[in-house]
Amino acid sequence: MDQLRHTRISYGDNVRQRVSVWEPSSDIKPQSGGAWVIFIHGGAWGDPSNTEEDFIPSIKHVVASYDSLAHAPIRGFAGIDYRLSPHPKHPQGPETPASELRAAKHPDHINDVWSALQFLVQEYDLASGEYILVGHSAGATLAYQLCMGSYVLDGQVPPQSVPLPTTIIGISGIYDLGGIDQRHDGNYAGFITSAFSSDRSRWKIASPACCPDDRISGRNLPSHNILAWSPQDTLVDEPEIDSMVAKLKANGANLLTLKDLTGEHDHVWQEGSQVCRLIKLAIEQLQESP
Ligand SMILES: Nc1ccccc1C(=O)C[C@H](N)C(=O)O
Repeated sequence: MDQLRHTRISYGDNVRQRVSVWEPSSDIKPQSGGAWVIFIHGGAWGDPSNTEEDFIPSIKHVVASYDSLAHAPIRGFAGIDYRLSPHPKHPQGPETPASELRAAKHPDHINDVWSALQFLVQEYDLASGEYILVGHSAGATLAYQLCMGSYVLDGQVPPQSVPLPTTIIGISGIYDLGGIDQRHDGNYAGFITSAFSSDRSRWKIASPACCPDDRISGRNLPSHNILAWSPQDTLVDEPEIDSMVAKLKANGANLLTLKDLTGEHDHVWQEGSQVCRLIKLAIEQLQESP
């Protein structure tokens, strides 16, 4: 990490509306071009222990995989944090300042991701090159919600200046809110309701795997998609990845599906080497066909 300079910047008034950027330090001259690699953390839209710094173990592995970042086709790394919904295990008292409140309701989370990307376009010229977007769990939901445009923003139009990612890497993602809750005997309804309200028609609209095909058609999808999942994940089951594979295939997406991750749901980002492998794969794909 000593090859990287870390900056944390706010894009809104809430403490969670922030991005972290890790750029090669100025004594390293990275190749011109190269991709930004951007991470959206998970935590079921409400776990305050997940932050944009969940990306750090994976960044460390990526950096260690190159002799020097000067030889890496990477412009930098960024992690996006976003406003969270209430969590039953982390209640907040009436004295909580507004800036620290976790009271977000869909589409606040996805609006924040758009705002964070807009900020990166303005301040870091994200729009001039390629970017790989990595989402874990609820972060993968958010990544694919970008491809759904205004459909998942209650009709609001996303900022025109923000390009869609060249690649989305969805790791252990939640793609069908009603489906995953049903298969867990309604035990996920608590966190889904906290984030999306109790109106199940809103769950469906927010679910990338349930998106009408004319809203997620090929031209709205990234050039490359990598979906990955670990059979040892006890929180997100195999039908979740299968539902998104089916949606992407039905829409002609260029897709690589990997069900060979190992370890528990959160182990994957906590340890980071498997996320690193996926990022390196995405970089190889971009070098072969941008
Ligand atoms: N990603 C998930 C997927 C499915 C079920 C739960 C989660 C969670 O993240 C739980 C979270 N750690 C929590 O404490 O609420």
